Amino acid sequence: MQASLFRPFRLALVQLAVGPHKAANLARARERVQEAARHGAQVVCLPECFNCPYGTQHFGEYAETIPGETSGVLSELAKETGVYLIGGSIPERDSAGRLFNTSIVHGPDGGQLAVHRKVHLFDIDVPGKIRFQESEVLSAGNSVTMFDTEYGRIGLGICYDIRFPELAMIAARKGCMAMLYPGAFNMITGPLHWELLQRARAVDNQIYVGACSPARDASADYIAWGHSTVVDPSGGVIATTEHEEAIVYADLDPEMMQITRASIPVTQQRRFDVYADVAAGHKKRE
Ligand SMILES: NC(=O)CCC(=O)C(=O)O
Repeated sequence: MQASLFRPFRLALVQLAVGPHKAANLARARERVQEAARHGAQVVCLPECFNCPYGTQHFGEYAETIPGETSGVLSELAKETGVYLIGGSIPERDSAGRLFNTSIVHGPDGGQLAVHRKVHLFDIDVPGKIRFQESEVLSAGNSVTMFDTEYGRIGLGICYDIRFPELAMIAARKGCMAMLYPGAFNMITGPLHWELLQRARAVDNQIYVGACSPARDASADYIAWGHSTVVDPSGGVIATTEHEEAIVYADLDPEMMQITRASIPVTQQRRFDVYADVAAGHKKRE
């Protein structure tokens, strides 16, 4: 499938300072999204867990249904500012009481365009450094998420999802010109892998990649790495920041993607006859 290419747009990643007060987080997100729109952003992304602190001990307390308070605020804000708004992520509670880490996307008319439930839960154990088990409280989503804008098709993952090249590869093959990842890497894996993974997903697929972190709060239980970043289809970092609250802007141009794909034509050279089924031999999870 050909990429759905339309026209250039300005992306803003809002590296938001997030604290324990939901109302304050929502109010701050509103101000920053308004600021990004005033600076010409047409697509705006908030970070993972933008309305509450990130941590398994917090998800239940802050969880909401969709529709709910936060999705209502996001819808109004998208409409008021006329942007496509990727609402970072929030802890979601479904009708069966299960919790998810969920991103909601609204269009400039305030309508809900997509909902992505984090597919790969952040379960790691690096001895002596970091242990985190989202699966102790969260359930995983089951789908590849994409949405269409007048600028082009965009794919969506949440944080740990970026470690799995398959999601981005499928989205790119279905015509996405960018993958966006609200995320909150930490002080151990952030310096090691945050930028590397974004550049890898970009260069693998010759698409834009943006990853949006909360600002760092050194007093939090989980300290976010920050460094929200945008990478272009050739793998180059075109916009980034340090760890304080900031808005990262980047102009995404579909022509840059076409030029990259024409110069190094891997999208035309894939050998699906050789690797027709990458899942062959994989044991299904219990
Ligand atoms: N919130 C997350 O999914 C964190 C992912 C992370 O830090 C990683 O190393 O992967």
